[in-house]
Amino acid sequence: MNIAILPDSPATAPQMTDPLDHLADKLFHRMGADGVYARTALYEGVVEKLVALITGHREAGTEVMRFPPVMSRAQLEKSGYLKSFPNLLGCVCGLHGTEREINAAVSRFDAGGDWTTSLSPADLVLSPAACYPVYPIAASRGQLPKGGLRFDVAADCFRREPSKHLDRLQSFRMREYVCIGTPDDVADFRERWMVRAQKIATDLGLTFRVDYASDPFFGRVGQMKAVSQKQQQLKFELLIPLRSEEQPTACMSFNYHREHFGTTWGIQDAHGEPAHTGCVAFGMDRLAVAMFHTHGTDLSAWPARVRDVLGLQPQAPADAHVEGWR
Ligand SMILES: Nc1ncnc2c1ncn2[C@@H]1O[C@H](COP(=O)(O)OP(=O)(O)OP(=O)(O)O)[C@@H](O)[C@H]1O
Ligand SMILES: [Zn+2]
Repeated sequence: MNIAILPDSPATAPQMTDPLDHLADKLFHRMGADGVYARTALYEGVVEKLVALITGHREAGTEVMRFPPVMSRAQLEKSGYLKSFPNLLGCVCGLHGTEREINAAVSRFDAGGDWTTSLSPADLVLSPAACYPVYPIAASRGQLPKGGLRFDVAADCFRREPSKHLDRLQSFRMREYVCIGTPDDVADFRERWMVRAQKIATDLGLTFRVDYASDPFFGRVGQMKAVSQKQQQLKFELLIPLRSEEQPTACMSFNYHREHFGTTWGIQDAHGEPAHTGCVAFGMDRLAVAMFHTHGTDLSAWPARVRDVLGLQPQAPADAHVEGWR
């Protein structure tokens, strides 16, 4: 039989798809903007199990705080965010004028015009990382005790980096353990968490490697900051090859900020020196996507030891007639 092979026309050429795209329909509902998704029960169930797993590894003496998705603009400015990532920041704005001015903006919209020209910035930004609000709170408590302080924080985070890739969201959840103390306190903390995090990833059946990394600093000066950050090994990432081995996805990061936040907020360690800080950040949405990419979207087919680690109900044997098994 002869089969005619036609050259690809734009209409028939295969669409370049991303390796994660096949997960979209099972995990998310589109919400009309790239990188912003409603989550299905299947997806959210796994996020909840991952949250519980990470909680189970919390060190004794760690104080828990949960933050809203917004934080003080003044605090973020003071933290130096605009010097490093101004391009990623989302700022809350509103219609702050008189009744007349606000009505005029709405009327402009009703007439098909642009109401947004009347917006002005509020005193809030969308939190770009979970740990920023914890440093001023720690500072308000005075000099650190011996051994420093440890916190467990989480927030819905926003970064203005729209993408069609399911592992690069604009709105995503970040969980962090934070240490504030002497350089040794922070170094030990980061060491411990780099070991523990790899155990968590192994238990989850994920393929990964840990490598030193840099933050996506903005602009040309930013490139120099990134080189220096790598040279000083201030940031490590746990990378999972979701898309390819060459371009793996950072699902956790282990960060050492040196005395940056200690100096900024006037936090003194037990010796009266500026406190050093570090954090381990878990990208909860990236971890969940990694789980589905690795093990598939049928939870009942996930390896038994992974289901066990996550506390998913054991599978009923095919011939079991035990009521209540799910
Ligand atoms: N756009 C995003 N979508 C989903 N998760 C993210 C995103 N940006 C960061 N994260 C998660 O939050 C964690 C902590 O953030 P961190 O600032 O260390 O990431 P990052 O170095 O900026 O990541 P990347 O280099 O991929 O942009 C990351 O390890 C990742 O798991
Ligand atoms: Zn942090």
